[in-house]
Amino acid sequence: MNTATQTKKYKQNDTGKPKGSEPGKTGERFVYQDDEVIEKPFNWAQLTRLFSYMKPYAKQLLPLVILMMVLGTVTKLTVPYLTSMAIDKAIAPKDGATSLNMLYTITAIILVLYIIQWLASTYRIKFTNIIGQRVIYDLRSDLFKHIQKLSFNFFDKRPAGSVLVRITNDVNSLQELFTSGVVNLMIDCVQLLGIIIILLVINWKLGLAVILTVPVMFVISTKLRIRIRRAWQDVRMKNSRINSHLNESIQGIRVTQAFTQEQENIRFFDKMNMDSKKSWDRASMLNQGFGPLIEITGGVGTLILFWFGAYLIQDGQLTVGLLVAFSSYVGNFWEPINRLGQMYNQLLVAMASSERIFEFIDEKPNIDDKPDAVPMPKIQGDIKLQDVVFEYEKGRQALKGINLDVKAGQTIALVGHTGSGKSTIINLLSRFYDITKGKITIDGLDIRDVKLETLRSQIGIVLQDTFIFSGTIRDNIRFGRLDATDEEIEAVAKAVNAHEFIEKLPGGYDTEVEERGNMLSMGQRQLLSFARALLADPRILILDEATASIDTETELKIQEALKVLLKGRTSFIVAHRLSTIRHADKIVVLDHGEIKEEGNHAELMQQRGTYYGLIEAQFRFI
Ligand SMILES: Nc1ncnc2c1ncn2[C@@H]1O[C@H](COP(=O)(O)OP(=O)(O)OP(=O)(O)O)[C@@H](O)[C@H]1O
Repeated sequence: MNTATQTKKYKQNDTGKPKGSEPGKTGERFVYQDDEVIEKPFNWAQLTRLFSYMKPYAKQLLPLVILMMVLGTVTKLTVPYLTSMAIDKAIAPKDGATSLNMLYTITAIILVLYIIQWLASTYRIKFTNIIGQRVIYDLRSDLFKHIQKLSFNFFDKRPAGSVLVRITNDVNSLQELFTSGVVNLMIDCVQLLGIIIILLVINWKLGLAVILTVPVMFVISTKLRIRIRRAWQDVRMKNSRINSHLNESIQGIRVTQAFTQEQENIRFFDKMNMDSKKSWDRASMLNQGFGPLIEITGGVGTLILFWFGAYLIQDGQLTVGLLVAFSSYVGNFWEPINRLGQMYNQLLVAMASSERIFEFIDEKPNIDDKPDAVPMPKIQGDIKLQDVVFEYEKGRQALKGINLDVKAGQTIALVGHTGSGKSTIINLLSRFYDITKGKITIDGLDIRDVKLETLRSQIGIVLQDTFIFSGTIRDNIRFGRLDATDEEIEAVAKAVNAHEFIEKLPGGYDTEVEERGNMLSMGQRQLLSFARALLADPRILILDEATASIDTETELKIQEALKVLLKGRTSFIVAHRLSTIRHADKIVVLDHGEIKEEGNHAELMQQRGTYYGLIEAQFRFI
């Protein structure tokens, strides 16, 4: 139905066709472009919005995190200074008299400080994890709740995979930022500031010499890291492409084997696999080459320290103990600088992910309640379509002025060639789309003036592609009405002739059906969906009848089930089976979005028009 809009989003080659659309060139088929953007420039407004998710937890937990962070940093930065005291005052004092007592005391203090540091860090990690996990939970659930409400036309424009990626990959990629990134950023800033002050206080000349190398180190380390990280991201992207292809291949394995396309599939997979291997090789080469280089850049700072430090000791401006402390501080110096570089990268990635997440969250369902919408009273079932025009895309009318008058309790069969507008009418009745022009009323009320939920909850839909969820047979029927009792479930199953086959299943009603009900036949799936619809007991029933050819016995069962299902409610059936059409109160023949003929079976047969032709064709086919 919507391939036209979808392909636009796929990668285009020079000819303007989606890549891989030419025979033999399947290299890059099905690449949904917007998910490839890995990082985005900094955007404060977006970052603020992202961090607003921390707000509910910040009040209770953030002060604790900050306390632990300050405690950890202060203890960490005190240790080198105590070490210098141990060297200069206890081990090798100027007067030459070693003081073991002092050494023991300092060692004991250092030990206590280490314990405090360990405790502070353990609790800090614990608290930040709690914040991070809650934020991710909220974000994921906000996104899911919102997506549930979005209208059909939103899903028309996007492949399901792309929606999936946002809820899984994009949210996950923010996880690290919230669990460790933000707090590490604060720790690193505090630590850096502390070290700079200490270095300048101990010896400002040496301090300045070391600090001056910082910007150089920062730039080198950040740039190199960006290249390495991008290479790894490329690996991840290629792998996720493999995953989505695998998903598609496994789901489509029956079609693949039926069309003997296994070799083509293997060839396509091989190419993806090779791509992934190559990008892994490249990333690991960069890692090996640049990793040590980053270490070396840190070493340069240490060299300056010892070279200049030794000179200052000779000159009497520095003690050995202070040089040792200095070197320890400098060691602690590179660590946060390196991490800040990483953090910056992480933020750019978070920008891209959060932009995609917010794009979804900001998407307004274009079918929504009017501010003054009223609840739909219990539906009697009189339905009127008045000059209904509808366009999925501007300028392309799928329905061109439909007028239809349906009385409560009638069964209306919609027939017509493929693409004539049958499903479109069905979609409009439940307000999955809003009409472009005209009016649809139920019991005299315009469906745009009533609360959507109160409308849809009274309309039952059985789609052609009967969707069976993973779970038990019972769960699947219960989907029609969640508070139904087991007895009610059995009763509806019996009413639609499904009870018999369910009983024969290994676990009866508790049999687990695999995803999408693969273990059930088409007819069984349809009976199950009838039971589900009957349980919901809707006032209006919409049925997109399956075209699958089924054996006469099942056909008979389905017909009997239909009689039960249709009784006492207004029903619309996109009909394919002759038996269903024959019993309908009104048959509406559609042609290119217009009503061509209208009447019951006998009337239309007499007219000898399109309907007559369709029936004749079916008989000829049989
Ligand atoms: N989501 C969509 N976006 C854009 N155009 C659509 C969409 N769904 C249907 N159309 C177009 O609207 C027209 C009517 O389609 P509709 O699905 O109502 O036909 P149908 O009679 O139900 O066909 P079928 O018997 O094959 O299911 C077609 O031209 C189709 O291409």
